[in-house]
Amino acid sequence: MTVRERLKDKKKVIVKVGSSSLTYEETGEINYFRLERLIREITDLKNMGKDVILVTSGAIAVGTKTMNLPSRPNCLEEKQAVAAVGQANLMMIYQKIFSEYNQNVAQILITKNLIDQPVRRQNAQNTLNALLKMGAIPIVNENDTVATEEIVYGDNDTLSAIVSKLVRADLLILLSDIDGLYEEDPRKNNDAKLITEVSEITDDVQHMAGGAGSVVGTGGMATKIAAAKIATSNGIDMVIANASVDNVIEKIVYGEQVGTLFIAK
Ligand SMILES: Nc1ncnc2c1ncn2[C@@H]1O[C@H](COP(=O)(O)OP(=O)(O)O)[C@@H](O)[C@H]1O
Ligand SMILES: N[C@@H](CCC(=O)OP(=O)(O)O)C(=O)O
Repeated sequence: MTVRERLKDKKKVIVKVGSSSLTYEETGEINYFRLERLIREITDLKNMGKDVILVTSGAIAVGTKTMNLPSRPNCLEEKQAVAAVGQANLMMIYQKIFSEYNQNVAQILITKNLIDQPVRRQNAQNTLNALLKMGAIPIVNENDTVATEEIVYGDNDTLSAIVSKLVRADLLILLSDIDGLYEEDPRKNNDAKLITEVSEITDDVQHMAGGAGSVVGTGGMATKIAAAKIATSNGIDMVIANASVDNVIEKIVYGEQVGTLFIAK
């Protein structure tokens, strides 16, 4: 069995979607085509008998539009404020569309540092496991009101790896606006080549990863590599793929060669 083929047997799957995949780069408005396809694919994973958790960014991007601001705010408290508006909006949209597919969703707002706090960690773990047992789809984001560190570094990628570790997931999928890890940021070098498989996160791999590529994205490839380190060292395979590829999630869980696969240790 090839490493890709073993992705067919994954039972607990975490899907993380970045702000750049949920909004149009030109206007900052919500990309409903993308969102609807994502929701349909996640529902299908559940229908296949898998447990799924969605980690979503986009609160700041959506809140910026809702409040009619010309651009993403620079100051921290304004970012937190628009995140609070955008988070409510995002959940309303997720709930509406998921309900069309008869799915119940739950909002989970957590912070990365919960990993160092045994009681909070246990509570988060219990809640997530109970939701999966009930058949609901947990939708996770950072609690931007209390966790300023995350907004500054924009690190929902690491958060999704922490969630994967927390629930002992089998597979983490990071959906972005890029096909995967390239030898160099393709926005800077058109000729950069896509890497399809990474079995060891060496210094060379880390040096390939640059920052965010769009105005709404934060963290770029660097935080995705940080996520891959957490996931793979905890026995979780991770794939970075482009959210704009048709049926991208289905392709990944059927073992097709899409994106970059980081192989679990
Ligand atoms: N080596 C690399 N390979 C691919 N993308 C890279 C690389 N280095 C930097 N990037 C940038 O990372 C971006 C994706 O990260 P980010 O903007 O944070 O998106 P998201 O909102 O999906 O988290 C890409 O658009 C790309 O410009
Ligand atoms: N909690 C923030 C997360 C920001 C963030 O990590 O963004 P991204 O790089 O698009 O995953 C939000 O929802 O806007």
